[in-house]
Amino acid sequence: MSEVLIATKNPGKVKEFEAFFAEKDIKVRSLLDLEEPEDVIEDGETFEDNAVKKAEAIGKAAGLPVIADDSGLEVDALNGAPGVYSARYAGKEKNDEANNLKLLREMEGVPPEKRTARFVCALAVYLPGNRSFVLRGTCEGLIAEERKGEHGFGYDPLFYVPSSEKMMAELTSEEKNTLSHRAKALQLLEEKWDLFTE
Ligand SMILES: O=P(O)(O)OP(=O)(O)OP(=O)(O)OC[C@H]1O[C@@H](n2cnc3c(O)ncnc32)[C@H](O)[C@@H]1O
Ligand SMILES: [Mg+2]
Repeated sequence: MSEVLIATKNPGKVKEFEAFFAEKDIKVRSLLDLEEPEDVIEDGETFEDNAVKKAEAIGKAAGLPVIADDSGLEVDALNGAPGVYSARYAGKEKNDEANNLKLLREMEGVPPEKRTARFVCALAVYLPGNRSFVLRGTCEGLIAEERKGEHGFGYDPLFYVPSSEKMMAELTSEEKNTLSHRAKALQLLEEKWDLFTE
């Protein structure tokens, strides 16, 4: 396999997939490269449902192997919110800045020991003629009281990674790609790699 289509329009995700597949000499394309990609409505109740929905809709239309990523942040003090609504937490239009500010507001007054959270990534793989499969990676951390760091995307400036003693947005992309929820799901995918490339 020399090329894989990632069913995402998120440039931050695309960069992370490119880093993973570059090592395997596989070229990454995404919906950002297509002229009129199908718009898939993400109305599933779980990350897995949405990931499979994206992978199958795009994969069937393209007739190609496709990987889709549905991911987000689960905050314990908010009963798991924003969860599957992470991309549009502060409103319909995707806006990382507004989402971060809303999260800070919702977490006002929550003491440090109750600020536990995790990033979750469900990766669905669609192979033409086969059933899809889906894998999950998670990364545990804490929601900080202010934003810090310039790297990454989404909620990275508010997500403290205890093992690194840094915010996710302070890590280099190489560091993030060793420990993130997406990296962990990709490690599981690597274990299934033979199935994928057969
Ligand atoms: O659906 P696609 O086109 O892939 O792009 P999206 O941005 O809408 O992606 P999701 O539907 O999976 O929503 C995930 C949201 O969760 C957040 N998120 C996911 N992974 C993240 C990461 O590694 N770092 C920070 N925030 C992340 C971010 O706000 C994303 O917009
Ligand atoms: Mg989305």
